[in-house]
Amino acid sequence: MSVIDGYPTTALSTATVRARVPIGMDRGRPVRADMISFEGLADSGEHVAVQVPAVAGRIPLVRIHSECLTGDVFGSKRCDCGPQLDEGLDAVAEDGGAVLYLRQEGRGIGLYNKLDAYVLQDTNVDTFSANRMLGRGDDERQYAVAAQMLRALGLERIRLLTNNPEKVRQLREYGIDVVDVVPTRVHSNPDNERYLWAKASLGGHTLAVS
Ligand SMILES: Nc1nc2c(ncn2[C@@H]2O[C@H](COP(=O)(O)OP(=O)(O)OP(=O)(O)O)[C@@H](O)[C@H]2O)c(=O)[nH]1
Ligand SMILES: [Zn+2]
Repeated sequence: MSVIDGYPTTALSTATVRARVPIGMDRGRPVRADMISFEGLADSGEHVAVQVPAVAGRIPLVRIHSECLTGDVFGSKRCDCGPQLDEGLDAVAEDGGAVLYLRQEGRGIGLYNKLDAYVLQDTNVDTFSANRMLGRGDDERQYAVAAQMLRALGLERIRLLTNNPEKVRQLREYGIDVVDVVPTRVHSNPDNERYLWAKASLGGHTLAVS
């Protein structure tokens, strides 16, 4: 039996769809998509999914995106989250599947702590050391809720869009059949080069950056 963060992976409870709301998604063309909320998730976050109907002959594509207010909403160039979210929505609109939007701001430490970490990073501290200087873990995310959401959506056999091997490992531990891992593109700019370098060199991400 596997254990993640002290909980046996077999003890994962069942979550259900609470509301399924059609949204008019425009990815350069109209795309049928639903925004979905859930009951019974393993933590109290208001995690949501955007689901696009399956495409015949294709295994659904899933992107698990962790909230990043600065990048996703305000277009911050300090990270690669905004372009990754865009890429995920485009890819899922094309192939069918879902984007899970997990409320795990700042790799789980929250927005204010992430902003504190940014202040430290401006004194030449890398993204992971900055978390530790704040008394937090390098990465406090875990993906039990993602597995629950995928089951509730009927997406138990998927392709996963990510460069983060930990997402793949945990989903498989929770019984999701990840048949293929599709890398995201490298969205680099002069402001996020050190961040991407740290993810690849210190965070174990499979990112082709030097
Ligand atoms: N603590 C902290 N969090 C950050 C920082 N920059 C971005 N984040 C958060 O990191 C999360 C995104 O994680 P990433 O490590 O970029 O990517 P990932 O989701 O693990 O991996 P991919 O699936 O390959 O994109 C979001 O929750 C962001 O808010 C930072 O400097 N410090
Ligand atoms: Zn970000």
